[in-house]
Amino acid sequence: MAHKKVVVLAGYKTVKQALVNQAEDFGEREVFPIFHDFNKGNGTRTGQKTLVATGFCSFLMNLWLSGILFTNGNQWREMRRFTLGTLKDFGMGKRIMEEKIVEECQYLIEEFEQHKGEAFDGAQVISYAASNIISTLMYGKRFDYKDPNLQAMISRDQEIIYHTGSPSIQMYNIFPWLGPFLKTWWVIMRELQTRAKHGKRILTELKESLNPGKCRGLVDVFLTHKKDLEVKHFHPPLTAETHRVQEELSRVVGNRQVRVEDRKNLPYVEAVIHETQRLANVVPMSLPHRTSRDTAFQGYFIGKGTMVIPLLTSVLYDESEWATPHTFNPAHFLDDQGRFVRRDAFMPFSAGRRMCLGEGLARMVLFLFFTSLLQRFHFKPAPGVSEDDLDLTPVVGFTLHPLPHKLRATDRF
Ligand code: HEM
Repeated sequence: MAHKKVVVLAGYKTVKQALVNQAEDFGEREVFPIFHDFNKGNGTRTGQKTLVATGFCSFLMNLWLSGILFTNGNQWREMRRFTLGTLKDFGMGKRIMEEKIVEECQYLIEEFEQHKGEAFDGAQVISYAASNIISTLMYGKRFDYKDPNLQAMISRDQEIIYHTGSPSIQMYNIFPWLGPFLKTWWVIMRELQTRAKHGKRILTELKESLNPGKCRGLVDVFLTHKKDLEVKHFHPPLTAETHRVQEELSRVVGNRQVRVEDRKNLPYVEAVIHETQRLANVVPMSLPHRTSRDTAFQGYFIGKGTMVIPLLTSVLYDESEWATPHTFNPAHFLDDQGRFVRRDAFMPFSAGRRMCLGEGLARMVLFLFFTSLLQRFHFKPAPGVSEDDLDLTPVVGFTLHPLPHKLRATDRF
């Protein structure tokens, strides 16, 4: 990239060898200028600041996570350990978290019901619901879907993520002096500023109402310990698959609320969710890594500090791993007895020491949202649109997400 050497890792075996077998060598994060702007330099270039900084001044999840996502060294290690430990205390992957997600499913179902079978765009409300799970974890409170603060927060984040992947920001990452001449850069800076202001306001409110005897969420843990410190979108499965999912749900669960412990008895549902995530390929290039020292890799010498891009697309669509890499095929995750099988090349959360920290939570949310909606509703395209007309071409930003489209949700019962 311009004057910088970049190594692109392609295919399951190569990505796994680097991220898992040589995890230490390939485990640093490359911080692009635009990511540096997200962090406002917090520990990313100098690596020596304490953990209080932008990540925690704004409570918003993205900014918090930017204290992990875009940092290295001690700051990253401490933040990752603190966040993982606290998320576990708050029930990530456990029953308490499940209760919160199930509660959110009910709000989501109510929202879908209000459209009484008329076509509507459900993507935004699913984003609100997913964001509410994070808000509940962060400070023990959800937002009403009509709350303008929630709506503004989500559309701001979506805009930032979208523009971060734009060609002009790629140019900025190569030639940072270009920033002030680029309209997109100004758009991102303005959105980041608004977001930081909004985050500060909420943090102040949380500080003022802090009760050390009653912990509301992760932010309270941070405040009381005085520590220095996106959903998701589905490529809609096809009709036959949807029927089979609904048949399995009816047979195994019936009308009661689906629970995480049902997962093991729902192999087809599991296969469909995994296959959807594989094909959706939400973070196609993962996040950039960097070598932490001089490294020998597959007969090549890679110098310390070289940018490394683990191409997750090439793993999720690897022709030597998947029977039909480019088509939706739940059989990728089923054996000949119809039992669910894990596949090592299923890597949407990446692998190794920088692997997604929120995997457990994200998987729980995907499972409960997906099953609760499919259990309750039949989904059809808007009137006059056939399933074949639905365009699955993704909108390309820093992540991939579906084009806006309307669906009708009609009650199954
Ligand atoms: C379907 C949803 C999600 C997907 C597909 C996803 C995917 C990813 C990927 C590909 C990475 C880069 C890993 C690497 O650099 O090798 C990542 C990093 C990360 N994710 Fe996620 N993620 C999801 C949801 C979440 C959630 C809900 C959280 C928060 C609870 C989260 C927190 C993080 C953090 C903190 C990192 C940075 C880890 C580090 O640098 O040490 N993610 N994620």
